[in-house]
Formats: sequence, structure tokens, C-alpha cells
Amino acid sequence: MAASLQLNVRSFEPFFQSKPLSKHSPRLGTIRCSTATPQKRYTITLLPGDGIGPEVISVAKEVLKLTGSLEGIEFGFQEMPVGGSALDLIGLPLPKETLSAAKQSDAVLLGAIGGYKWDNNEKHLKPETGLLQLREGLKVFANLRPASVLPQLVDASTLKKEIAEGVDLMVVRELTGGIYFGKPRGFSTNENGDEIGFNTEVYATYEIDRIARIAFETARKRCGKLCSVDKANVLEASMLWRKRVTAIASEYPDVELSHMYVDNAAMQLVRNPKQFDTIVTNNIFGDILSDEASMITGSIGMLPSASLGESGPGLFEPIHGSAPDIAGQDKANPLATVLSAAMLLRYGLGEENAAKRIEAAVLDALNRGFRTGDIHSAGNKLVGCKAMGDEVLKSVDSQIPAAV
Ligand SMILES: NC(=O)C1=CN([C@@H]2O[C@H](COP(=O)(O)OP(=O)(O)OC[C@H]3O[C@@H](n4cnc5c(N)ncnc54)[C@H](O)[C@@H]3O)[C@@H](O)[C@H]2O)C=CC1
Ligand SMILES: CC(C)CC(=O)C(=O)O
Repeated sequence: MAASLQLNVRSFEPFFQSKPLSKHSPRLGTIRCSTATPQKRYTITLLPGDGIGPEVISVAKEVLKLTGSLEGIEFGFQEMPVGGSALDLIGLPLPKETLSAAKQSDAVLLGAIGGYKWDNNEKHLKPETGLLQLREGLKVFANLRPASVLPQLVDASTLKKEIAEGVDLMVVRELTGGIYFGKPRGFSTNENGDEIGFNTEVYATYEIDRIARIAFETARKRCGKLCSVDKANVLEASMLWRKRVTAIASEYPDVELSHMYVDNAAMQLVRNPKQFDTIVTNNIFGDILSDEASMITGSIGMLPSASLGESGPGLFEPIHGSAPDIAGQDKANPLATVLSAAMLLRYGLGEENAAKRIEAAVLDALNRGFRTGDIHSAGNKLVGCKAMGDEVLKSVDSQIPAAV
């Protein structure tokens, strides 16, 4: 998909809508009785993972099922282990059966991986390694992370209302390169006999060019403003990044390109986030800046993501981790995962109406005052993960299908 993708990313009405991306292997399928006769069938690989992952995936699955039944779509779900749960079950953080199932499906929805239990494992036996292997295996190099401050949640932002209100940005994060994957890496001993750990931040021209094009396409469909974030005053990989992004800009004369060092970008995001429309950045800076951006919107529990490659199924996941501090307590906010399911429908399957139905349902549940603890404020109704899911389901059921 990606380089020729029609990215679809002007957000906020209600979330991140516009034209769908290409469809991935839509198949005609089984007919069954339901509100609408299913015309399409998709196989979705669910990877609940660890911590709050299974809790939020269970909500998103029900939301997808109900939405599908109302939109003439039937989903075949296959649940596979990844991360710590796969380590416990099979001894590997990404069993080959999981990767193979993911590759053969139409889209992949992941909860989160990781937890204290596996924190001291060797690198190749860490849950996080499984997630990196999955992203690499699916070749999903373009990670779209939208961060919009919903009017309903302005009060949940940690920033002042006048700073947070109206923020609507998209972080385009490079996902399969940079320091998370660069070699050499490892542990060794230096000339003084001190133990050292080392990693390599490395980008090739083709990796920068393809993510830059995705970012320019994204910006073009939004406000036409792209800010490339790097550390080109210090890092060679960033110097090449800046050179290539500048070169690719000549293909997009209608997009206004600016460059910013990452330390300044981190500061500007909390000083004046409305100056940003689309941000493109490398793997590690994108990871950090999108977590920072999430707090402007109220909570990391609200932010979804879509990871796309040139072909094959996309990977959709909330940007948060497994939140071991609240796992198993029915406290997790499932909305980031529900919204990731909406991104799956839009970007992964081209099912725009179904995506809009889910996004409208999330807004409706918020409008009716339901809040999990992370976004709760006085005057609203505090609910747990399951109850929030039930409210979204009620809203899915009651929403009039959005017009195409
Ligand atoms: N994509 C993934 O699967 C990721 C996995 N991780 C892993 O997750 C584990 C925990 O990492 P942390 O640094 O603590 O990050 P985290 O994102 O799991 O949690 C950070 C804070 O946000 C809260 N939080 C996160 N998601 C929430 C939700 N849906 N609702 C309400 N509160 C939520 C947590 O309770 C915690 O206080 C680690 O093992 C880490 O490696 C971290 C980031 C991404
Ligand atoms: C391998 C992951 C735990 C890295 C991460 O934090 C993320 O990409 O969200």
C-alpha cells in the first residue's frame, strides 16, 4: 500500500476521516442472519498480548462485531499469542505461527505487550522484541499516530484549556528502522574494562524517502503543513534525514515544510501544540513525541495508531503499553484500542462507513458523560473498562450510519 496510498487523514470530524486507503483482500463471504446481511468477510488476527492488552482487545472485538453486523461485514477473528503471554506459552515472544497468521489475515489488531515479569529477560526473550519482530515481519514502516483534543475532553488535558483546545495533529513515525533495529548493537567491554551497551541509529535513503512521501501525502490531505523533527545538529543519521526530506519536498510544492530539532519539538508541543499539523520523525523520536502528544489530548488511553506497509495487512494498536500498574483491575481506558479498530476499518480494509460509526459511537459515549479514571473529571460518570465498552456498544447500536 503505503507509497501509493491515498492517505486519509484530515481529522476531527469526528476523528480522522476522509477517503479510505486501498482495500486489503476484501473477500465475499458467508451469508448469515443479522441486522444487515453480511456482504464481506475479513479475517482479523487479534493479538491481546499482556497486561491490559486482553481487557482492551476484548472490548474492541465486541465493537467490531457489532459494527460489522450493522454494516454488512462479517469478521473471522483468530486470537494468537504475542509478547509475555507467548513467552509463557511457547517460549518465544513472537511464535512463527503468530506471524504467519498475522501475515495471512486482512488486518491485525494488537493490545499491548510487556510486564514486570519479563523485564529482566535477555533481549531476544523480551516481550518488546516480539513486537519489534512483528512490525519488521509485517514490513509496516509507516506509523500514523493522530492526536486530537476532543471538545469533550479539554478538561482532561494537563495543559491549560486555551493551549489544548483545538489541537489536531498527526505524528508520522518511521517504524521499522533507526536505533530500534540498527546494527551493531549489544553489550561489550571497553578499553578500561567497563561493561558497555551500544546501539546504532542508522537510516538509508530509501527508508527516509518512503516515510517522507507518506508524511507529505498526509500533510497534503490535512492542513498542508509538515514539520520534520530530527537532531541534525548532532547526529549523522538526522543530517541525512533532513537532506532527504528537503529533497522530497520538491515533489510536494503545495506542502509547507519546516524542520525542528527534537529537543525544541518536545518543548514546543507543550508550549504551543496548535502550531503543528503533521509531524514526521524517526522511530525513537516518534515513540517519545507521540506519548507526549497523548497527554495534550487527556490520556495515553485515547490514542490509536495504524502501521502500514507497501502491501499486506496493516497492524493497528493503541500507542500505550501494557500498563501493569492497572492490569486486571478493569481500570484501563479501552478507547485507544476501539479507535485503533476504527483505523483498521478505514486504513486496513477501506470500510469508511464502519470506521465512522465507531468514531461517532466513541464521541457519543463521551457526550453521555462516561469516563474511565484516566480521563475522569468532576460531573462525569466514572466507569471501568468493561462498562465503557458497553456504553460504546450502546452508541454503536444507536448511531445512524454515516453517509458516504
Ligand atoms: N506497544 C506496546 O505494546 C508497548 C508496550 N510497552 C510496555 O508496556 C509496559 C509498561 O510500560 P510503561 O512505560 O508503564 O507504559 P504504559 O503505556 O504501559 O503506561 C504508562 C502509564 O499510562 C497508564 N496507561 C496506559 N494505558 C492506559 C489506558 N489504556 N488506560 C488508562 N491508563 C493507561 C498506565 O497505567 C501507566 O500509568 C512495559 O513492559 C513496556 O515495555 C510500552 C509501550 C508500548
Ligand atoms: C517495542 C515497543 C515497546 C516500543 C514502544 O514503546 C512503541 O513502539 O510504542
